[in-house]
Amino acid sequence: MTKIKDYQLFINGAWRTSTSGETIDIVSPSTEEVVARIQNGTAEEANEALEAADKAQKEWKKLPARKRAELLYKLADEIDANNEYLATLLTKEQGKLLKVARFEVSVTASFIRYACEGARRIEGDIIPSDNPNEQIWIQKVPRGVVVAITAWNFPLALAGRKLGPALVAGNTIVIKPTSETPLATLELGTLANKVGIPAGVINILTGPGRVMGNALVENPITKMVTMTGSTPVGQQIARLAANNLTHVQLELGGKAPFIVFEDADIDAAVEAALHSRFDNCGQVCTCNERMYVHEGIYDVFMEKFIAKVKTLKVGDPMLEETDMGPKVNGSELKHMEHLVAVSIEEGATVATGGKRPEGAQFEKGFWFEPTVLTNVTQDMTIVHEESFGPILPVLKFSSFEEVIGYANDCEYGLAAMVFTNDMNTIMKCNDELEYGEIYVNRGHGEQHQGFHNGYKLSGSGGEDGKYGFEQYLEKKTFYIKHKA
Ligand SMILES: NC(=O)C1=CN([C@@H]2O[C@H](COP(=O)(O)OP(=O)(O)OC[C@H]3O[C@@H](n4cnc5c(N)ncnc54)[C@H](OP(=O)(O)O)[C@@H]3O)[C@@H](O)[C@H]2O)C=CC1
Ligand SMILES: O=C(O)[C@@H](O)[C@@H]1OC[C@H](O)[C@H]1O
Repeated sequence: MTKIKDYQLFINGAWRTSTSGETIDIVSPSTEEVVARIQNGTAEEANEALEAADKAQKEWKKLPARKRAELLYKLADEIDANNEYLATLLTKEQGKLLKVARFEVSVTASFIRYACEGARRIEGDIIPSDNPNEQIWIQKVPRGVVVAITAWNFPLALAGRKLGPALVAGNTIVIKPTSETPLATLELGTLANKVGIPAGVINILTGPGRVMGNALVENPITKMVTMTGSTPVGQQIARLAANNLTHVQLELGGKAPFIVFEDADIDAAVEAALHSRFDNCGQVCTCNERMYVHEGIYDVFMEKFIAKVKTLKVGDPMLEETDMGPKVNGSELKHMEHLVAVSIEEGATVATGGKRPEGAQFEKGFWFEPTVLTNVTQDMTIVHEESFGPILPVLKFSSFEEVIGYANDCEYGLAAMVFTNDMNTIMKCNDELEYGEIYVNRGHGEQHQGFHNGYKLSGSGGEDGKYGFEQYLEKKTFYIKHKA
């Protein structure tokens, strides 16, 4: 029996237990065994961390951005040096394939390095005034203390995606990871101390979002909240942050359409559709949540696609040969079962999957088969409600106008995927799809230099790239009049 590690709160460069005296068990999605315990932090500890971050930020912002970046490059190097350890922890706590966890760890370091590259590009403006002997300077300055609240699907990458730009810009940060998968994120505290990031610049607190998260969001010390998670929680955060008019950046839910036009490269579309739905057990915000296939190629496409889905090997995420691990927890598994039941009631057919896999190795853990639903109509629940799991409803379409109408008939607007070789169709999709991120002739997967931006209920503000970096800066306008 492996020893269960007790994690603590990371405040002002030191580890400590919570005054609540309570802990939260972290359970393996593969075995349902307790793999670690975290502190159930209190609102008072939220305030303590914010005060430490506020104090540290006064000195941190005085460092040249290049010096801040030098420390963060070292942090990125330490993350890479600990890839196997951190990846194994991610697999233990989230159930993602070890090979995907290794990718997540390297992406975390890469997010931070990308932010460091911006250290010498924090540029302002000098503008001539209408008044004689006067200049106008618009400077980019750090906001102060940033609160980062992260989701459970790529917890370490989401933390790196936020702490990188926040700190390079001269802010300090308090990270509140999800209570589902906080372990790899907590390890950042140890690495931060190791590379000499000053105490208070990075703080990591654990505890239920409705207590710890609320306390961090509503505190006037907090000058920005960057949150990745569900739309309802994002809306709650925005409402609470409004009390102090705190700047909020939200990356929320999605229901990405995957559209296969009649002239598409079918084999390429099949491969992309498979990975864009089932990678990470369908737990990616830009996943192929609903697929529209032109009626002219539907039979050929679906024969190839279903055959591929049936080859997916569900099992132990630590094993190289596994294609899909478990859902992250029991309530997510119940949500999968519920969505399939509702879909069947509404008239859909289960073409493959639809239930927990059979076999002794699946008796414990939150397992669900890769599932494809056919005979689906646009009005069905599964076409509108995010599954965030391995369930793919497939619909036929006959015209461009019809499928664009279906795709935009959605309260979300994060990502969309389109397969066609016709430039006219591509340009019309670009014009008419109401999504912040459109992938053409490839599956999902953002790049740091892009802009991960959700329309409608998928978010507000956007992150990544130069526009995401800008979110972590405030502007200060300076009018300077001098003697003639
Ligand atoms: N757009 C994007 O880039 C991404 C979007 N997502 C979305 O995230 C969702 C799945 O992630 P999940 O973690 O379940 O999302 P949740 O919204 O349930 O939780 C996200 C974070 O918010 C915290 N939280 C919960 N309630 C509050 C509150 N009242 N105040 C402050 N913080 C709070 C949670 O803490 P705790 O866990 O302790 O409750 C967690 O850290 C899906 O909808 C998915 O689409 C996921 C990844 C990326
Ligand atoms: O958050 C998500 O689901 C995606 O943005 C995911 O997170 C980090 C990876 O780089 C993205 O694929």
